[in-house]
Amino acid sequence: MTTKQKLVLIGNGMAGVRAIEHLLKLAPERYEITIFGSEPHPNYNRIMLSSVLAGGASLQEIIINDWNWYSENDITLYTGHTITRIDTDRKVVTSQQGVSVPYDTLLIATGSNPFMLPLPGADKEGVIAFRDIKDCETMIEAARSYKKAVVIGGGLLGLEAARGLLHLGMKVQVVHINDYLMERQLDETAARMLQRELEAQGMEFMLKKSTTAIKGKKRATGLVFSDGSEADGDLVVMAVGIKPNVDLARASGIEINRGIVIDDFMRTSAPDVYAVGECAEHRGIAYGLVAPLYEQGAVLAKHLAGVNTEGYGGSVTSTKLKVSGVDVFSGGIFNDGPGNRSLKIQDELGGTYKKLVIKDGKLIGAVLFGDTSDGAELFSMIKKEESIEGREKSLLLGVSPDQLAGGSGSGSARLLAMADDEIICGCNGVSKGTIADAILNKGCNTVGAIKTCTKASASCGGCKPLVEGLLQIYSGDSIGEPVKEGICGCTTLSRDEIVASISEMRLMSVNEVMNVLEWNNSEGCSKCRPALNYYLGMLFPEEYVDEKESRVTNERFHANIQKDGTFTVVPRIYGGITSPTELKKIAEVAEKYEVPLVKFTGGQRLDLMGIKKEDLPKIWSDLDMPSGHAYGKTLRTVKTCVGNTFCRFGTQDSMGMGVKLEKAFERMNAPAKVKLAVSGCPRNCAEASIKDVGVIAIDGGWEIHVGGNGGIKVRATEVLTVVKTEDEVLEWSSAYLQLYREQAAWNERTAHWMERVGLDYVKQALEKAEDRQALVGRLQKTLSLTSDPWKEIVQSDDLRKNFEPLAKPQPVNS
Ligand SMILES: Cc1cc2nc3c(=O)[nH]c(=O)nc-3n(C[C@H](O)[C@H](O)[C@H](O)COP(=O)(O)OP(=O)(O)OC[C@H]3O[C@@H](n4cnc5c(N)ncnc54)[C@H](O)[C@@H]3O)c2cc1C
Ligand SMILES: NC(=O)c1ccc[n+]([C@@H]2O[C@H](COP(=O)([O-])OP(=O)(O)OC[C@H]3O[C@@H](n4cnc5c(N)ncnc54)[C@H](O)[C@@H]3O)[C@@H](O)[C@H]2O)c1
Ligand code: SF4
Ligand code: FES
Repeated sequence: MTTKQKLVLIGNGMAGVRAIEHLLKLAPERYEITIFGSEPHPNYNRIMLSSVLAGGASLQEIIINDWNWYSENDITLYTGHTITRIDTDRKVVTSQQGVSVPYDTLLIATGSNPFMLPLPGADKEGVIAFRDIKDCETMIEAARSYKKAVVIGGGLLGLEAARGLLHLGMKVQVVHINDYLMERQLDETAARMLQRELEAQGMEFMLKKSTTAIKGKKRATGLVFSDGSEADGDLVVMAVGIKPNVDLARASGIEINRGIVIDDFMRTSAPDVYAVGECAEHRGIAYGLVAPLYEQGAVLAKHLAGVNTEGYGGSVTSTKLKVSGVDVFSGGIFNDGPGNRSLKIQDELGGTYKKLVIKDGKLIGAVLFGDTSDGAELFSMIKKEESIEGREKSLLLGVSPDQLAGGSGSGSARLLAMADDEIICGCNGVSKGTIADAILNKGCNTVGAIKTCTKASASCGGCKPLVEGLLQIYSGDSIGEPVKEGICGCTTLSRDEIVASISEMRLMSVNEVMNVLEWNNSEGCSKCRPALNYYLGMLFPEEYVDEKESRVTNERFHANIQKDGTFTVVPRIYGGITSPTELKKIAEVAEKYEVPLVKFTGGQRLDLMGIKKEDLPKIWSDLDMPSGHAYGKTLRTVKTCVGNTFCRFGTQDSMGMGVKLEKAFERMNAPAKVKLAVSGCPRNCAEASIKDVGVIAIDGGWEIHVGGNGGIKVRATEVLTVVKTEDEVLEWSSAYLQLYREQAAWNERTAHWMERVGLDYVKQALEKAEDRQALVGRLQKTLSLTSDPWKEIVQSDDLRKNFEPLAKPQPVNS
């Protein structure tokens, strides 16, 4: 047995522990790990302290790795232990509390210390920084007894602290030395817009003020400035920058500049001693944001695991202020300088501003205010140093989502157009491709699941809208959890309350529902809009006009979107029974449009895959077949076995029954997709017992099975009833499906709905013939109002426009 090497980490913070997490994945058995941390907590998300202060998260919620994580990974953890000595000759570290531990490899990740202005009175009670849980608790406590706070520093930290204190009910003044805010991240125009927005939220500003003293006896009561003016405050928060925490390394003889000097593999000047995070200085830069620190950690982990790596080459950074109601983004070099050219666009009325800084045809920086949806895309261009010549103007103006997305009204088309390797989550370095893979191949269908699987959105949360956007695009028809209680954060009403209100008040549009039922967010979100659109259509099939912009991507394009942004075409083949003529037609279309892949689906249909969006209408026109609705929350397929027509075991005509069912329910939309199957005898070759409705022939009749599912969680059907004739099969399955349409929550498959309401409830609801007839009548009415989407698109110039390729951007000087 090989003995493990001893690895000691000093600093139980974000950068060091992230490096350990990586290392554990790459070489779980290589090191015996010991971690020392001055703070008494397990590793937590320092970034989220701003959210804790602003009431958006609890302290418990910001723990990244709880106590169990350390024991599960055999890590010895010393919390509340500050290392005061590193003996680099004997290779031993010693804590202030007297614990000495030898190391083979030492990792220093001691972070930064807040810069405390050396002002007279800085040692008074009530003068604090904002760096850790203790500071956060101190502020929360102070807000209980005191009413006025002054924050020194109008940078990211100062503004986030001020926003939190406002939330806690304090009157807050921000004192800033410069004449506009966040000058390290913003240009003056954006900073002025930001100031106005924050003033509207109740923050007060004192600009161009240099503090000379802190007033008060034992406790601070305010500030005195160099011009003789003063500000009152019983709590003084200093947020004027940070300095790398290097005292320990310096005392140990390790080379220091501003930070601990490291090379591309995070090696310090001492043998086997590495440094990572804010305490380190790489090529002259000590970073103060997590994204570069996590990049360092990833390289270091590879190096320590013996995995080949090119080394860390430095990072371009971007920032986003985490203040609710304010969208600010800044990336790269944002100030005008020699050789730089900047393009700006400002909408005073709409409160938006965009500035692009260009050098040698490349985008080198950007500032966004009011609408930061382009941030990830622009930042990716900055990092890749790609030429944007000829595209400047379109980048500045942004491409209209409608132009791109067929009236989506969202940024989904732009997200779709992003390359797979573009970074969506800056903090955690997670690319679009990784997130798409998690959604498409790893069953992640909520933001929470994506967070667990990829870490995207696990830090500052700034990328959450983009992650939601990708979820919306790639989950196609399976987005999110079934919508039950409260639907989403936009309302506290339950699904049943919403449906009842819509019905009683005869609300007729998504916006009307959101207005009348007092949605918290007037725009709604990707969860509630499609749900409301469905409920309205279900309740008022005749009056309600479907809102395309409230539908998920697949339903807007009437095709299934694939990982690479192409689509699929699945013509309807009733009961899975086709003919040589139909097959020839499909083959000809596949050849004509050079369809990369033709595949049989699990539901016995032919899938033409890899279709460009602009070819979809032409293909459907050439095919001249009904849509198979393989993309929507609709009836998908009715799978059949050959039945008694050919099979010696068959007792009934399963193919004929399947065709009848498919013709009866085609174009039926529902809370979630619906799949049927018909088997000609209990041998059940069509696998009817894992379908939403499964019909299985028996001697002299049919068993109707319901609530099955063959997906992630397999569920066998339950027998609803046994009938004799094909007409009865149609009646019972129609009544059952309409009951489900009317009562299930949006996104709830029949299997989940059945689990919730129970078979007895369903049996009871369908027991009486008149109840069944009423349900059948309502379903038939709805179905009589539907038409084939592709027939409509092929015939309408307007609708076809949605599928046209993107307009070419205009060159700037044209
Ligand atoms: C309120 C707030 C909000 C922020 N928001 C963002 C944001 O939105 N986006 C962003 O990118 N960044 C943000 N940051 C910055 C980000 O939190 C830091 O860049 C990051 O935490 C640095 O990680 P680190 O591991 O280098 O240092 P830290 O997370 O500070 O960890 C260092 C740890 O080492 C411990 N330590 C120090 N000396 C010793 C010793 N001698 N012995 C034992 N332990 C020791 C410290 O107690 C500390 O726990 C924010 C910071 C704050 C304070
Ligand atoms: N959203 C985010 O990304 C975020 C949020 C909080 C903190 N952070 C990070 O935490 C670290 C600390 O943040 P920060 O805002 O303290 O640092 P900072 O350096 O970004 O900003 C400090 C600000 O204080 C001002 N200042 C300096 N001396 C002053 C004085 N005497 N009086 C008044 N103002 C003065 C400066 O002009 C500057 O704008 C940074 O690395 C920052 O990137 C990031
Ligand atoms: S289910 Fe029965 S009838 Fe249908 S193919 Fe299988 S054995 Fe034949
Ligand atoms: S960008 Fe910060 S968590 Fe994704």
